[in-house]
Amino acid sequence: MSIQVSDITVRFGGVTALKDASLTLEKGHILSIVGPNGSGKSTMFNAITGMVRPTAGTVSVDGKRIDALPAHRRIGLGLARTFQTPRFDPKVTVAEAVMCGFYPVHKASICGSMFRTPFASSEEAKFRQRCEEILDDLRLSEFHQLQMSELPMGRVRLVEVARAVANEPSYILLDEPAAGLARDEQRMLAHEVRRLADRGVGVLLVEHNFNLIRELAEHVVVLKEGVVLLEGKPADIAKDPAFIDMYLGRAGQ
Ligand SMILES: Nc1ncnc2c1ncn2[C@@H]1O[C@H](COP(=O)(O)OP(=O)(O)OP(=O)(O)O)[C@@H](O)[C@H]1O
Repeated sequence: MSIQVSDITVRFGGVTALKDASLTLEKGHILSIVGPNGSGKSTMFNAITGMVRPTAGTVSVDGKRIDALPAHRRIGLGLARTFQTPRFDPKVTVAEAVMCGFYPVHKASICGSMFRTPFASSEEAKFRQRCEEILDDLRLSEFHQLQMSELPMGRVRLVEVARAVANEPSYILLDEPAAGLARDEQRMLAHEVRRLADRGVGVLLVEHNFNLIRELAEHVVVLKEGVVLLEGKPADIAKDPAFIDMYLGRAGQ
């Protein structure tokens, strides 16, 4: 069971954001994508989640081609993601923001919810209970009644992770989740990401913090100018001269 990206190319006008790029994310594993700004990391996320269409190549989930499916159908197949810049209505509370994560998979009809049928009410009670558990796991319980605008950015990122987790995804794509987090928040996030993988969720992580990558990821894909430059275990990547050169800005010299 895996997400399989095979030889995708994505172009924006004259810019080639990805060129023949491939990766495989197995369920229960953590794969990290690294690369300098503009190397195509977010485009890879967008191609998997359906926000951009590759001009060539294929994307499959558990053996099923998904590259022609719209984004909302991919959520139904068990994909969830976070964004580099979380987007929330500033007026919603933390609990409401997480509750939003349940709705793409909820089974009750709109009429059932409006008229509060027993099925819709018991489903909502289940969501509330699960929401409390998720907030507790991410140590957000004490903030649950605060409006999103009242939270510091580090916590906003954790709420975004909580919302993505609410959907009980099979695969979760985290776009720089640790940016702006204090060290203890990073530790909590790392713990939660590890727990997700231990429960069988496949985690795709875009992250600049290589210490966090070393701690979490089993496999790293290095992108440079839209091309997969290297891939392997974090410890091997960290020693690779091409990787070191790229990060010291000497690549290609
Ligand atoms: N919607 C778009 N329209 C035009 N060009 C785009 C678009 N999205 C991305 N690009 C270009 O594609 C290339 C890859 O961008 P992408 O955002 O995927 O890189 P990234 O590795 O995620 O960068 P960063 O680390 O800065 O987020 C860049 O040259 C970027 O300018």
